[in-house]
Amino acid sequence: MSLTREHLAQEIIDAGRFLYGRGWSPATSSNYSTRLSPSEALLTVSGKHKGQLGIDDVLATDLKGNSLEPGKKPSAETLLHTQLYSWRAEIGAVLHTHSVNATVLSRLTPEDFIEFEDYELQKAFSGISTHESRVRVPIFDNDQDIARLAAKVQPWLDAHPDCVGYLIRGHGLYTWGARMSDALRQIEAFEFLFECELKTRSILNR
Ligand SMILES: CSCCC(=O)C(=O)COP(=O)(O)O
Ligand SMILES: [Zn+2]
Repeated sequence: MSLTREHLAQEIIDAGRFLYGRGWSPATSSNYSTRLSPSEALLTVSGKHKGQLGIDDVLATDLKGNSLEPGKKPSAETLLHTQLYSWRAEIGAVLHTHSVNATVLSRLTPEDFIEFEDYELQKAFSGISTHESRVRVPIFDNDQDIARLAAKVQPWLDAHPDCVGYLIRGHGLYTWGARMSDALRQIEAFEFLFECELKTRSILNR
């Protein structure tokens, strides 16, 4: 059964309240979306306070990132959402957050990825059923040109169909799921793992 636009909009509003409340979407940062149809997404309007979203703070776009609602400006990062919906038909929700831990960890890491291994919580990611797995999270350098950034992300996605999320250096996290609840679970898992990684690095001084 497909969800109504009203229900999907409410999922975005609720996600914003939760993510802002956890401190992962401060100062109008972040953007969220759900799939509206095979060829359309419902996405946050640019520049809104994500803890105070209302029913008018979302809009429909096509999968090229064009607004389907004149007068409403879609997120500056719309293309990073729509490329994911085009990439995998089963993706139903995409979340982008700006937590302190994602920002610091991505800045501290000179490599173009981080890898999680032997954490039980890796099983919170879709497709992972054991701690004996490796979750590689690519880190892309930040870029104000979102089309150029999306063009750098696409080859990674194509080469890694099991990718569960990625970081943009000094900027934030993108993750997704079949439903909003799946994307939210992955955000929580990432945040837990980022914190473990930072604590481990500070104890080991690396
Ligand atoms: C103040 S955060 C800068 C823009 C950004 O990175 C972001 O996530 C929010 O952009 P949007 O256009 O979606 O509001
Ligand atoms: Zn952002």
